[in-house]
Amino acid sequence: MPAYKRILLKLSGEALMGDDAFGINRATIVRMVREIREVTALGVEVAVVIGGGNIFRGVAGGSVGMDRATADYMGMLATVMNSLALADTMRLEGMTARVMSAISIDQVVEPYVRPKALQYLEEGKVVIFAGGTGNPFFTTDTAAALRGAEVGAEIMLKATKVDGVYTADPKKDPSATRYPSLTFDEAIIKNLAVLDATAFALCRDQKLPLKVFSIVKPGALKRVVLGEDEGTLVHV
Ligand SMILES: Nc1ncnc2c1ncn2[C@@H]1O[C@H](COP(=O)(O)OP(=O)(O)OP(=O)(O)O)[C@@H](O)[C@H]1O
Ligand SMILES: O=c1ccn([C@@H]2O[C@H](COP(=O)(O)O)[C@@H](O)[C@H]2O)c(=O)[nH]1
Repeated sequence: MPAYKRILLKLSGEALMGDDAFGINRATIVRMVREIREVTALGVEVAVVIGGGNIFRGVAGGSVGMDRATADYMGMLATVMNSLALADTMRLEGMTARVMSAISIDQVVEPYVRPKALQYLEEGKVVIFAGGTGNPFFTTDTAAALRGAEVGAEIMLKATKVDGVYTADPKKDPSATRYPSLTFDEAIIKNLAVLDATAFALCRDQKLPLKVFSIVKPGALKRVVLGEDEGTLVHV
């Protein structure tokens, strides 16, 4: 029995690379999609936001002298590419997905219209929100919190390369330990960078709980959805 009726799943763009240096690794995206399919088969309504870190991040452009807003628009376009790849992989795996973008590219993808997104979710279609928030200086974590709150998701699930929230970045500090749970205020005060502060604050203010877990660990998404002990819960 799933613990949630509707979820907002934030998928790491960077994790899409698998063992490659850039872009979308075929086996990795297929594996991610099959994990999502298992959850939809439980009757859970799934909305997805996918990052763009496997292609481009605005901060990288900014650091080499690019105009930051321009670089951020490039990052948002990267999330559109990942969203299209994800929806197409879902199609190949027998699922029905709709991509809705926060930035208009009408020939390629339909625009984000909230009532339409709600309709798709009620029909059991997976909705993939592309283009982040549509604004520079934000991240797809914030887009996920925003869309999660808008569509009334019961929880935001951040599927990333680490298996939870740690006392410090575990990729840089091997002595860091994992929290089983913590509050949004603790995460913000301690500056825990697994999510940006804007996203943490939006989840907190909208009372949208957050679970951080590993996208690399097989079956972790299903265990989270079944309410089993997996990852780190961040709550009000
Ligand atoms: N306190 C912390 N606990 C856990 N991870 C942390 C912490 N601080 C920093 N991190 C880092 O945050 C990363 C996850 O967030 P990040 O936004 O960089 O990636 P993502 O969301 O998975 O990728 P993308 O932006 O491409 O979607 C982890 O891989 C980890 O190295
Ligand atoms: O609302 C948003 C969302 C994203 N961006 C830009 O896109 C890239 C990729 O997103 P990640 O969350 O880092 O995966 C991000 O670095 C920003 O440059 C944005 O500007 N606004």
